[in-house]
Amino acid sequence: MTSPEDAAPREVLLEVDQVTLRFGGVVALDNLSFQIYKGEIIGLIGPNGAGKTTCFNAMTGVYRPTSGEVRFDGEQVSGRKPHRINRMGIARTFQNIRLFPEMTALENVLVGADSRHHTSVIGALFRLYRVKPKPEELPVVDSTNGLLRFWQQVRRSSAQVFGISRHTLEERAGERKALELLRFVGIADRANDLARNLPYGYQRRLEIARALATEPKLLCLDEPAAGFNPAEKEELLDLIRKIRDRGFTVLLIEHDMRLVMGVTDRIVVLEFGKKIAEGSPAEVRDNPKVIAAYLGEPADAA
Ligand SMILES: Nc1ncnc2c1ncn2[C@@H]1O[C@H](COP(=O)(O)OP(=O)(O)OP(=O)(O)O)[C@@H](O)[C@H]1O
Repeated sequence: MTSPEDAAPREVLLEVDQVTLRFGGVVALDNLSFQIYKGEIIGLIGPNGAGKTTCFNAMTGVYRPTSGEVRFDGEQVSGRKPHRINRMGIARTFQNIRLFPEMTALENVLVGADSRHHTSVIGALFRLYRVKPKPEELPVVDSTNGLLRFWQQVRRSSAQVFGISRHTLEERAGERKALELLRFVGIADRANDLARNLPYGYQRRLEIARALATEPKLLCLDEPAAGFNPAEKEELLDLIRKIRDRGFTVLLIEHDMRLVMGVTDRIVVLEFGKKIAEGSPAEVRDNPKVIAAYLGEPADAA
């Protein structure tokens, strides 16, 4: 729709369709329309108060548009509860980090992964559903201590004979996945530390890992580089690219123009709740309206 070089049809993942959102007299979003395509990294930028966070909130169910609608994967999002929207495949991080401070990094990610578990509460309580485990799911026998090794052997044999409950298998798979995600975002060395004790940069990465644990189709990052130094920002850029290369679609709200320009495929620019530009980073950077919005100058002076 915007980049002339895009000849191949792209699959729309999310559509913001003529969304207006008012807070009393304030028009935070004004007849806003844009699309997010599968597999892209799209940036949503604009000066302070432009409506970026409100747009995020309309997409993730925090606010219901006054008019217009948001569609995700062909289904209407507007009006659904945030956890339902999360289940549809939209995950987000927050401008102000929101972790469970008294849980470990691993546990924080497990909370995200939990939303994907399938066993019922009753099944989990009674651990009724026992299934034959695959060889790699059997308890390991690796201790060099004779007594401990014997115990491990007993557990392994019992799992072979009686099977393992589906719930336990899911728990173990969840833990493996959570650890792998911590490794992916680069903080596995602190997996067992309480979230509140992690350095700031780790906490930001942990938020991303937790969002990824819900296996989203769209990951929305709200100013993920806030408070980062240039080296940390550079590392974050690499991480965002890695996330896209894994097949996720990424929406990025960011104040740091350099960061946005360096990582996005396409950018939507808001000012006073309206879309004033949309296109590749180069197109947006050279757009007089964008320059004016950021510099506070009239468009024809840029
Ligand atoms: N809950 C609310 N109640 C009333 N007005 C609000 C509310 N949330 C946002 N606004 C107003 O809506 C407009 C858009 O705000 P929003 O936070 O979405 O902008 P933003 O682009 O995310 O800004 P920033 O970059 O400063 O985070 C602003 O005028 C803001 O004051």
